[in-house]
Amino acid sequence: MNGYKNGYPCQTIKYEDVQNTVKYLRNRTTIRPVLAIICGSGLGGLANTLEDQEAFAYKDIPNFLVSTVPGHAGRLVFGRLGGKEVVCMQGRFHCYEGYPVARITLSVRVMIELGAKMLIVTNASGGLNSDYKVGDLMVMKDHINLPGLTGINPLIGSTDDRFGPRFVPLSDAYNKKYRDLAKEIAQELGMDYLKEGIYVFQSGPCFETVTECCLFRMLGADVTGMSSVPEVIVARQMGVDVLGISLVTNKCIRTYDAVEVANHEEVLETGRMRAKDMERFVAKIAERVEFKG
Ligand SMILES: O=P(O)(O)O[C@@H]1C[C@H](O)[C@@H](CO)O1
Ligand code: HPA
Repeated sequence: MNGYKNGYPCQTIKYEDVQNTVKYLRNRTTIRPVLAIICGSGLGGLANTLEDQEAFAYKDIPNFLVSTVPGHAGRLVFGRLGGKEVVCMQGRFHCYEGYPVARITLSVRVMIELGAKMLIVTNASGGLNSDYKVGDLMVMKDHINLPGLTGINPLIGSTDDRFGPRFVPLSDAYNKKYRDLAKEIAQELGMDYLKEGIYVFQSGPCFETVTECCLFRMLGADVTGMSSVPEVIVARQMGVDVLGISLVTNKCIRTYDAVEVANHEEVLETGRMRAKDMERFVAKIAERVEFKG
């Protein structure tokens, strides 16, 4: 089913398309990833740290979209991190780029069909919790899917059992074992700026109004962002465990007479500032995670 549903762009992802993309990539790389990583705004430097890199521009990969956002390089990078074979999206796709939500998650399905047993999503976010500072990292404990509540969900459309069930539980969306591991590693690395909290997903591309920020905070969210949740939903449908790490790149404006405003440059700048810490952190996580079977 392609076209519009409830006024939103809608596209059903074909299992065969995913398999064709998997085949294309398998024929061109010897890396067999067990871990998939998605780099958020300004956090793509992580992909450059992989050993034995083999990279593909999104524009050359069948069925992939192209990245249109500064800070999202648009490359799928295979390699080794922390002794494990991994695949890394150096840049992601967002709903606000005009892509149907199911379409922006095709790459997640591909990475899982390639063999990934765990997904690490990283993202940039605006801090709502007044205890959070710019440069803090937050392990995602849960999310609020605002667009999902009004019909923007990557699982809307006809279903294919080969991807997993239609009715996906999300009460365990963010794996407790991985959250605990991340906190343990942060402590070992002396990262006293690691928090754990709730991410609220809004479609973007506008930054929030003051009243929206107040509403999100009332709902219990600690940070707000424009991505990750569709990717997490698809990974959970396919039975893959998720760890989410959000970098607080700016503080959300919560007073009506503030002179400063949010902007993408600041987001990228904070990403650059925390790049090395983030790389060290994710590499340690990659080294220490264990997979069954
Ligand atoms: O891809 P992420 O979620 O890290 O990017 C955030 C949300 C918007 O794309 C952008 C706003 O500056 O950064
Ligand atoms: N709001 C939404 N998304 C974001 C923000 C923000 O303040 N910062 C980075 N991504």
